[in-house]
Amino acid sequence: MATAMANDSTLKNITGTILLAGAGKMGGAMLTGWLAQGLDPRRVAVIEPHLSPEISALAAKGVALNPDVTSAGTVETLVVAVKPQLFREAGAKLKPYVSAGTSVVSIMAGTTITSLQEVCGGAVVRAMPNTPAAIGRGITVAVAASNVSDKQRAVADALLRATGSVEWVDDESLMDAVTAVSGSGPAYVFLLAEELARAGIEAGLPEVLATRLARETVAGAGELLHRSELASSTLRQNVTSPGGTTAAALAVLMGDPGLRDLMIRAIAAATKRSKELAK
Ligand SMILES: NC(=O)C1=CN([C@@H]2O[C@H](COP(=O)(O)OP(=O)(O)OC[C@H]3O[C@@H](n4cnc5c(N)ncnc54)[C@H](OP(=O)(O)O)[C@@H]3O)[C@@H](O)[C@H]2O)C=CC1
Ligand SMILES: O=C(O)[C@@H]1CCC=N1
Repeated sequence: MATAMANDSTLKNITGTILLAGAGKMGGAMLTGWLAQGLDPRRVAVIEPHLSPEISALAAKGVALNPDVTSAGTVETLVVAVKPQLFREAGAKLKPYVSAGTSVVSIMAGTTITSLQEVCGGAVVRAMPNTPAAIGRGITVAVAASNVSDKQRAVADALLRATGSVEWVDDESLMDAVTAVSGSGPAYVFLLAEELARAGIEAGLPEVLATRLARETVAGAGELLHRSELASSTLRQNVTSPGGTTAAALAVLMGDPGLRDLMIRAIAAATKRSKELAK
C-alpha cells in the first residue's frame, strides 16, 4: 500500500511541468479536475494533435499547447492518456520529454508498467480512472513501479485524487479486472438507463417519459447508494415489498441465467480484452 499520499497543498506546490499527452474524454476530464483543484495552469502543458475549442481556450490561462521539448520546461509528471493501440508510436515521441526525475502516470487500459518503462522510461505509475472524474466523482485504482519515490507517488496521488477517490494496490495483475469493473463500469450503468427506458416504451410509456423516468431512477438510485451507509443489497431489499412488483421483476433479473451470469461474462470479456491490449 502507498505510504505517501497527497495533501491539500500538493497540487498547488508543484514546481515542474505536468505534461498531459492526449486531452480526449478521459485526459480532458482529468485536466479539468486539476485546474479546479488549484493546479496553476502555467504548470500544465498539453500534447494533443487535434485540440478541442475547450482545450485551446486554456492557452489564455497559461496552459502550454503542444510545446516542443525545450519549451516544455522540466517535466515533473507526464500523464499518458492516449489510446493504448497508439501508445508505442505516441510514447516514442514523448520519451524526449522524460528526464531522470520524471514520473510517468499512465491511464491506458492494458498497457503494463514494463511496456511504459521500455517506451517512455521514468518512474511509472499505472492508473485506471473512470469518466465520473469529469464531475469529481471518479474512482481511480493506481499501482506504482518500485522506483517511484514517495514524492512522485504523492504528486500522482494528488493528480488522480483531483477527479475523485483513489485506491492504491501493490499487485499490477489486478488492473485488468479493475479496468473491467470501474474503468468500463460507467458504460454498464448508462446501458441500464437505456434498456430501462426501452423496456418502459415496450410496456406502453411515451418515449420522452420513459427516458426521463429511467434516467432519473438510475441517477437517484446512484446518489442514494453514494450517500447511504447501507449495503446495496439492503437498499434493494428496501424497494422490494413481499409479493409485490419489484419481487416479480427481480425473479427475472436474479433468475438463472440472470444478471449475475451476464455480469460475470461481461466482466470476464473486458478483463480478457485488457490483457490483450497489453500485447
Ligand atoms: N474513456 C474512458 O472511460 C476511459 C479511458 N481510459 C483510457 O484513457 C485513454 C484515452 O481514452 P479516451 O479519453 O476515451 O480516448 P480519446 O480518443 O477521447 O482521447 C485520446 C486522445 O489522444 C489523442 N492523441 C492521439 N495521438 C496522440 C499523440 N501521439 N499524442 C498525444 N495525443 C494523441 C487523440 O487525438 P485524436 O482523437 O485526434 O486521435 C485523442 O484526443 C485510453 O488509453 C483509455 O484506455 C481509462 C479509463 C476510462
Ligand atoms: O473501453 C476502454 O478500453 C477504456 C478503458 C476503460 C474505459 N474505457
